[in-house]
Amino acid sequence: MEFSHGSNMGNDESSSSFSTGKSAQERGLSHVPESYVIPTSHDPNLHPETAKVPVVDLSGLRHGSAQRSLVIQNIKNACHLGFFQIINHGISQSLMDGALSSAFGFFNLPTPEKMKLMSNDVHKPVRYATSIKDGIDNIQFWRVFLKHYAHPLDDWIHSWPANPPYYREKMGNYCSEVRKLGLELMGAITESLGLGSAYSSDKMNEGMQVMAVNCYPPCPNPNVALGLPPHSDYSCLTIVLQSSPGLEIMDMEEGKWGIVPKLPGALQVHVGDHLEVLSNGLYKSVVHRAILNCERTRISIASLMSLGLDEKMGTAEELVDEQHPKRYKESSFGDFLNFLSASDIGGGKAFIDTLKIIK
Ligand SMILES: O=C(O)CCC(=O)C(=O)O
Ligand SMILES: [Fe+2]
Repeated sequence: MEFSHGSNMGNDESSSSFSTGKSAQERGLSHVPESYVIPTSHDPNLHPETAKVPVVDLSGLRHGSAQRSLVIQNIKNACHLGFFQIINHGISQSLMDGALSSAFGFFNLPTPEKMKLMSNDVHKPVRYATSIKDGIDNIQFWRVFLKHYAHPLDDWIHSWPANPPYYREKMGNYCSEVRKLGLELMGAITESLGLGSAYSSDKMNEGMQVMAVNCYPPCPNPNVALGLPPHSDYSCLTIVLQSSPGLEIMDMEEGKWGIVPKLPGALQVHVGDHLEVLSNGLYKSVVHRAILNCERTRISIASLMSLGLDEKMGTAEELVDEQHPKRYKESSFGDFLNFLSASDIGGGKAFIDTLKIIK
C-alpha cells in the first residue's frame, strides 16, 4: 500500500504519489490511517536541512536581450533541478496577501458551508475535500483542500465558493496574474530549450489552470504525519504561493529531503511531468512533499498550468535524434485524471512512470 491522498481521503488531481514502504500499522503507528504509509526513508524530519534552491530574478526578462539571455540561462540551470524560487516576478504583495487571506477565510468557515462543495470525484472542476479521516486519534485535520479551475476565469468563477464574500474577487485577481506569469515563464522555458518563446504559447493560452488551495492545520503529531505525500505534479509548470515554510523537495542525487527556505515575496516554481515529457527528460519534474507543524496553520496555493483537457503533451521533435531517442509517450490532463480515478492508488506508480518509454 502506498502513502497517498487516495480516493476515500480526497483523491488529488494535482499529483501522483511516489514511493512505498511499510504500513503505518506495521511500524506501530496505529493512529495513522492504514492507507497512509510513510516510507521508512521518508519519515518527516522536524529539523530538516535547508534545500539548495536556485533563486531566479525575473526582472531581466522584460529588459534588453543581454539581460534576458542571462535570466534564460538561470532558468535553464534551475529547470535541470526541477525547482526554483522567483523574485521580482511582478505580482504585488497585496495581491498575494489577498489570495492567502481568501484561502484562510474559506477554511475558517463553519464545516457545513464548506461541505456544500465536498466531493471526491477528481473530474469535478470545483471541489472541497479532505485527506484526513475524522476521529483517528487526535489527528482530525491533516490536509484539507479546495480545487478549482481558473481559466477561462469567467467560465468558472461563479462556481467558486460564495464565502467569504471577497473570495472570488481576491482569488480571481491573483489567478489572472499568476496565469500571465506562468505563460511568460513557459515562454522563457521553451526558449531555454532552444525551441523559441512562442513554441507552446497558443496551446498554453488555451490550456488549463487548476488551483490547488491547500490548508494544513496544526498537527499534534507532525513527526508521524505528512501534509502531502511525495509526488510530482502532472502539470507543465506549477507556481506555489505559501503562507509559511513546509514544502520539501527531494535532492535526487543525495536522496535527501530539504526544506524550501523562506524568502519573503518569492513564489516557488515546480517543473511538472508534462514539461519533463516536452523536454525529453532534460528538465525533471521535481519530487516534493509538504510537512506539518504543531503550531500554526499553513496555506499553500498552487497554480497548475497545462495544455487543454484533451490536448496531448508530447516530446518536442526538435529534442529527439539518434543520440536522444524519444523517452516518453504523449498524454493529456484528461489522461492524468483517468489514470488517477482508474488506478489503485495503492499501486505505488507515479503518472510519469506510466509515460516512460525509456526508464
Ligand atoms: O503545500 C505545498 O507547498 C505543496 C503543494 C503541492 O505540492 C500541490 O498542491 O501539488
Ligand atoms: Fe505538488
